[in-house]
Amino acid sequence: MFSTKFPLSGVSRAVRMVTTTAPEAEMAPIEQAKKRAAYACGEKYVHSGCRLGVGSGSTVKYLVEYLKQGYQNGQLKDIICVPTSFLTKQWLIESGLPVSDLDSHPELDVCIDGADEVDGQFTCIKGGGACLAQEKIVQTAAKHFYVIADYLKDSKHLGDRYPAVPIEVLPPASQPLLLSIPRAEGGSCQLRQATKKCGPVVTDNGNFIIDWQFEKNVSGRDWLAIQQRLANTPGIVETGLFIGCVDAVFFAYSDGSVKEIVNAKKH
Ligand SMILES: O=C[C@H](O)[C@H](O)[C@H](O)COP(=O)(O)O
Repeated sequence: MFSTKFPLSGVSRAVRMVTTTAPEAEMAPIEQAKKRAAYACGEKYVHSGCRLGVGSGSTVKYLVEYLKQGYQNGQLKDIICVPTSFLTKQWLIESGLPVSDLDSHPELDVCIDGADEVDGQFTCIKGGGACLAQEKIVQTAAKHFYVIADYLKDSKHLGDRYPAVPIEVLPPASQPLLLSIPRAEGGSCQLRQATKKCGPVVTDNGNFIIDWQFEKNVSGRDWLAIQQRLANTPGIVETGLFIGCVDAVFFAYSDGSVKEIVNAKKH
């Protein structure tokens, strides 16, 4: 394991090679990478007694697998799991893990979640699976936030890997917002459509998702200002932009390596 620090556009990052005991299995390289990232992060940051926010998505499924094993073999005792989506809650219940919510545990030690893209400044796009609002609430309740991701999510600038920012909106506001967001911010917007239901995707909170396809190659874009403008817009519940909250990202690569990229600004 080694550690280096270097500045990247004013962001201080420490890169650590990490090892993981994730069991080898016959699976596609991308799945293996998701599993390695999840296990490596769990091994380092989940301990007995931990109050843990559990994110959503296909990478988090491997985290739940890791938690289940640790809980069953007694290595992880007295953990509390607060899910960020309906599906994650089901996975936790099926795994026999202790499930709670923010009513009972309004403060968490750690939140671990996947992402659709993470840029060089630790800014994330999330919500590819329409779970962003509860994810951000749970993340905000946690002292530390760790992202687990495969190599396809590792980018320099947002948009290099994922084409849009998902935005959760109240249904009556969706049609005006489809017009007003591009007018204010450029790009284009689409109401996300369901695949096995007529009509739009409905989130766990009963809302719709607008995918804002922002213009690429805009230099010096101020994502924080964009987030603030969008969050102040009536009808917008939350965006999939996660800014300034990541403690570290665990990126797993196709060659089997895992890197923990630590946000030195948060340490
Ligand atoms: O809405 C979904 C969440 O934000 C996920 O964490 C994100 O889409 C990454 O999911 P996956 O691990 O399946 O790529």
